[in-house]
Amino acid sequence: MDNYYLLAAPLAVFLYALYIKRPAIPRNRLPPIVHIPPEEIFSRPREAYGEALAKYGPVIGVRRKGNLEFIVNQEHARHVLTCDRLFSFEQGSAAIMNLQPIMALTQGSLFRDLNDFVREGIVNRIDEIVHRIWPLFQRDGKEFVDLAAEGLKTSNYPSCFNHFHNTIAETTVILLLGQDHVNEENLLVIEDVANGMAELTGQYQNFSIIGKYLPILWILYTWVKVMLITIPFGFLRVYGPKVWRDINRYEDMVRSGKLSPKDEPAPVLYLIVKTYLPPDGRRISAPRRLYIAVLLLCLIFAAVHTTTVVSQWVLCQLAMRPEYLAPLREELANVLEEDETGALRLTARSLREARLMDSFIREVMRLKGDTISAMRFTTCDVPLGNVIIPKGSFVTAMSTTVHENPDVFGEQPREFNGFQWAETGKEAIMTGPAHIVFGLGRFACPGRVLAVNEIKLIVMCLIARSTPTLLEGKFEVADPLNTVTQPPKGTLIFQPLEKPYL
Ligand code: HEM
Repeated sequence: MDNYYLLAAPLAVFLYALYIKRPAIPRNRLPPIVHIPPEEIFSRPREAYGEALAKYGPVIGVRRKGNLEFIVNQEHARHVLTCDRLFSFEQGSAAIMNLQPIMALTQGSLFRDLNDFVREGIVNRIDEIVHRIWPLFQRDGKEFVDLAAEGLKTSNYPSCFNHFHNTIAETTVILLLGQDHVNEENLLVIEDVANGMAELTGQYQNFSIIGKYLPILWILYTWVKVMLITIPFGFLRVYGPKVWRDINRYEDMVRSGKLSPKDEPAPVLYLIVKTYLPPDGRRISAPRRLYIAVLLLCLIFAAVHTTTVVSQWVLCQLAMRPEYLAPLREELANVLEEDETGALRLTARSLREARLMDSFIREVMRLKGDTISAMRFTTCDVPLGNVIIPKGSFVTAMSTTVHENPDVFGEQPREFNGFQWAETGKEAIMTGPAHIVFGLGRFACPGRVLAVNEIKLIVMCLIARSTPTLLEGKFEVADPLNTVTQPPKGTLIFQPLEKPYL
């Protein structure tokens, strides 16, 4: 063979690979990889993971939906969720929600931007927002109890989930885009988008055989369906032209320099335009406008679905525990305020003062059985206790071990004590090492203030007018692996009060 030099290039690549190869983690330092059969993971995750953690130690590796995930118990949960340098929120969340292509296109800024816009555009204005959205909840609460009364006569009970999914969809459109985007067709598209994004991010994956056992095929299918059909032919077709015109209008407003802060338009879209307006007088570019559409889609998904789901958990628990109704109604009567016409209403202050309701919501969230929710991704080989988790691994905290930790919650950690948080002053929005429903750390859910206020509005508007019960006195957990975005399965029935509070 004359052409020895042809071997030089592959040899050089091989030697370079050897040179940069990381030293391997000794086998005895890797976390134990535990085989849990998929049926166990999908049907009884809390027990299956819980038993494996108890048997093999605080960090285990388990394969699920084609990925190897490292699960940690309460000992390491805080470190994993808060140390973003070692455990990346952005990479973990993008991967678990099948959003890597969007992250790649946005150079990783997606979650930070979402966080900033929610904080600035929603959380900082929560009092004014509650004032603006109250009439919607008042209207829909009344409408729903009237429908429920009709349902009692025919045994055709209206869906509480669907009704308030619409209310939250409408609220979200108003907050993000403004009142003039609200009409029936637009709201239907928001529902579709929220459901489509839920599909895209794997929320229904556990219900599908393909989703469970051929996850790649499922991801491909949902991407094509949502990204090529629902979003372009739904969201972009219906909202696109008007949002485009709104962006132009808002650009002109910002440039005119004539608006005082109090006259600025309230929608979050205005804030986004203000942030991205090029300083050199050009219009916001088309790719940037597309990115704005992505931000809006993510916010719609984050804001609509989960909040409605949690409101249903709260109502189901309340229906199962009627002894909580009297003190909650007494509190409701105390916190109602009168508006300028003398009509009773709930304000941001009323909601803040509704401590028993707040505590009840926190307790429902703690005990609803979340298993795997907040995901992280290791940025290097990370020592954790006696083991080392390799770089590039998914790591998540097992929420049940955190929320039912006997060291924190005593001998009976699963005992429901709905008003305990009112005594300790821990509000439903407060995250902590023993409360990770909204995640933890720098990336903990920025929308939780809005979410808890909306849940209170739904529940308080309903119990002010009716008593919730459950058909056959029970509900079931629809998807035990996903209690965050799947409502409980059960039929809520509402018996109107003779003397409503509102
Ligand atoms: C009860 C309702 C909600 C629950 C249970 C919930 C839960 C969560 C969780 C667990 C995370 C991940 C945090 C982590 O990994 O540490 C998250 C992130 C996020 N949530 Fe929520 N959320 C809710 C409502 C909302 C609402 C109403 C909004 C918007 C107004 C929102 C916006 C977001 C955003 C933008 C992120 C990404 C985090 C970031 O960019 O920093 N969420 N949420």
